[in-house]
Amino acid sequence: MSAENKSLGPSTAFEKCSVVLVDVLGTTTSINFAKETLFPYVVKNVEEVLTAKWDDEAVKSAVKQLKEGDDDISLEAAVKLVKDLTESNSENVGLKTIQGIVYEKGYESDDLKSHVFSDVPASFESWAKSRKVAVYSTGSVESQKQLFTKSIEGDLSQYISNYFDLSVGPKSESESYKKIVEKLAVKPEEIVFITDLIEEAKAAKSAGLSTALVDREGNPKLPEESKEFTVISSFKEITFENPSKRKITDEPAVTEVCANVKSSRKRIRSVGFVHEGEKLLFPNLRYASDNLQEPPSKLAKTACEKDVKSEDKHEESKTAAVPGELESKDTVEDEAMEVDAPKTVVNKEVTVESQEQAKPETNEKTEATLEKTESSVEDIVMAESENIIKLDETKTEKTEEKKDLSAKIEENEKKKDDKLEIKSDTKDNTEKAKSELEVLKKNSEETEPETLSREETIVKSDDTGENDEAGKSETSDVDKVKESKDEVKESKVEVTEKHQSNEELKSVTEKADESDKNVNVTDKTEVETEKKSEEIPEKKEVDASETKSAEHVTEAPKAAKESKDVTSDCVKTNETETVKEVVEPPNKIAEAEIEATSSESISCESKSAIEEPSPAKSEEEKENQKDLANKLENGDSLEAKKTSNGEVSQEEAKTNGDSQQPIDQGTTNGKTESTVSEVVEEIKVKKVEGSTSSDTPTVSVEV
Ligand SMILES: CSCCC(=O)C(=O)COP(=O)(O)O
Repeated sequence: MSAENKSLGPSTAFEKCSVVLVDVLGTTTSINFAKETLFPYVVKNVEEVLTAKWDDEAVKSAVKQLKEGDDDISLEAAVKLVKDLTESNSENVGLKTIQGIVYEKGYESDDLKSHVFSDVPASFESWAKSRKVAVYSTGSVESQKQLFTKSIEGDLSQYISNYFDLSVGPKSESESYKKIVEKLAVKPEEIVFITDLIEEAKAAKSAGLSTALVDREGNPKLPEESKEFTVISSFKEITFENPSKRKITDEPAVTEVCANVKSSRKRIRSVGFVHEGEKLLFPNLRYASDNLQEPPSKLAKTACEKDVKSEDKHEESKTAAVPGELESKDTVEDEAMEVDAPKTVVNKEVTVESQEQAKPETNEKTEATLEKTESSVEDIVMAESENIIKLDETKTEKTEEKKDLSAKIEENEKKKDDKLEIKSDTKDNTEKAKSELEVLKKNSEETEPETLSREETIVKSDDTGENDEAGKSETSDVDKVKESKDEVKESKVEVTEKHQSNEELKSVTEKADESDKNVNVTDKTEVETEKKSEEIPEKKEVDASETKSAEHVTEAPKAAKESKDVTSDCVKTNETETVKEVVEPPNKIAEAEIEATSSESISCESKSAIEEPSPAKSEEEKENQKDLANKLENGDSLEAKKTSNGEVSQEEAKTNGDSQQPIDQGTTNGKTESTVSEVVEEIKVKKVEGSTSSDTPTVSVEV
């Protein structure tokens, strides 16, 4: 084999071929195997075999064919003739039959193992999956079967469907190939004939077959004219296009991969390894079937890879089938040629036929299944999308409902707060009005002519002008005492205001609590109520800071109460004013009460003195009066005892023994230690003091 012929293209596609028809010697098997093994085996064993089978009809018929025209040939003559023709490599039909009978002895005794090139088994297996593999040889069909059954690569007969020998004619005649075409019932171009002899290739080509010249190791050099043929050095170079793959390659991912295959094929054509008119496409039903059982992406790659690497198909499935290959075995056997395929092959053909009929339906069903699956997936996706949209809508609705609820809650809270405020104010006003009414009632009940007479007495005393000087001095002293008392009254007012303020806060808190219980106020309202409740001690703390004594804090409301009690005993001279103040805010009401109390304090003291005389204390009271008179005479007034910063020491106040405590105690600089209760108590003392003078109930009268 020349180097020129060895440098062949990477692969050759026979896209339309459904049958691979192969020669034996020089194609599947080494020529040397025949020269060195088979033919010597015949020479050596022909005598024994013919002697043993001389009477067999098959032997008699073959012997007759050894020498035309000589019907009576002896055993010895026949043996010598067989040996001579074998050594001359005669293609005598009788000789090929007798050689086959001798080979049989050798294969059955395992004295013979046929040679096949290493690429033959895989190629046979691969081709047999999608098309027929047939043999056309000079050797008898029986010898062909024995050779492929007893090969060094194992039993390859399983891949072979048809055997043709010289019964169909010489291999160098085109008529022989036409007979094979008829027997295979396929179009001539659907058969690719692979041989090592250019004469055989020309005959096959003349019959319309596709051909390929094979340049094997040990073959004679191919002639120059062999360049007109596809020349291969291995069966691996034979590839087949998968028609159904083109359908799959309609998908983009597949097209890209297979484009490489096509470009490779074009390159082969461009270098002239493939000749026009010799290219045949093989329908690759195996790929079609396999591809439909796998995902498209994977199938595409697999299909293309298999096309390019046809040599790797040895391990693939053995269920091959080729359209148009449904020719029955009987049809082949009608010919004189020995085409007996092994039982396994026959069975395979039957199986192949069934598969051939079933495959289109399977493809359609699979495609339909795929379409259904795709539609199902689309339906699922649509359903999921709809569900997502519905969920979004539901969320939106819930969000809006939440907003509405929040707005309603806020409105309700505002309404509750407003109600609480209104109720608080209403209750405050109501209570105050009640207290004022009580005061008015008491005033109206307790108003007596005596009080008025006393005041009238005072007024008359002033108006008469009697004792002017004494009267003046007395008047100044009285004014001072009045001022002091007024200041004490103002202190009472402050204490009362504080007390009332605390009371108001308490009432507000209580109302808030009641409102909480009745109205089921929200947490926010409860918090506000708690805050209001907490404001009370804070308020007390403020009062305490003003009085600078914890004791004062606890006594302040008490003192205020006592002060108020005193006030309630007083006569209200201006009922109109009091009633008028009822409708005013609480603080003003308190002020009005204190004002009224202050203006009437003298009368109150006078009244107390008149109504509650205390003779037992007359002596002590007289002394107190004297001390007071002395103090007044000495100008030892409280005003004079005030320090530069306006404060009056507690010691001085006690030393004086005067009930008139500084009005600004606890309010100037915080150093005053007297309590409001003490002030009130001393006021009471003054009342007692006032009782000593029944005719002149005021302090001025005492003096
Ligand atoms: C296949 S029988 C043994 C080989 C043989 O005898 C022979 O004549 C093969 O010739 P082929 O035409 O197959 O080259």
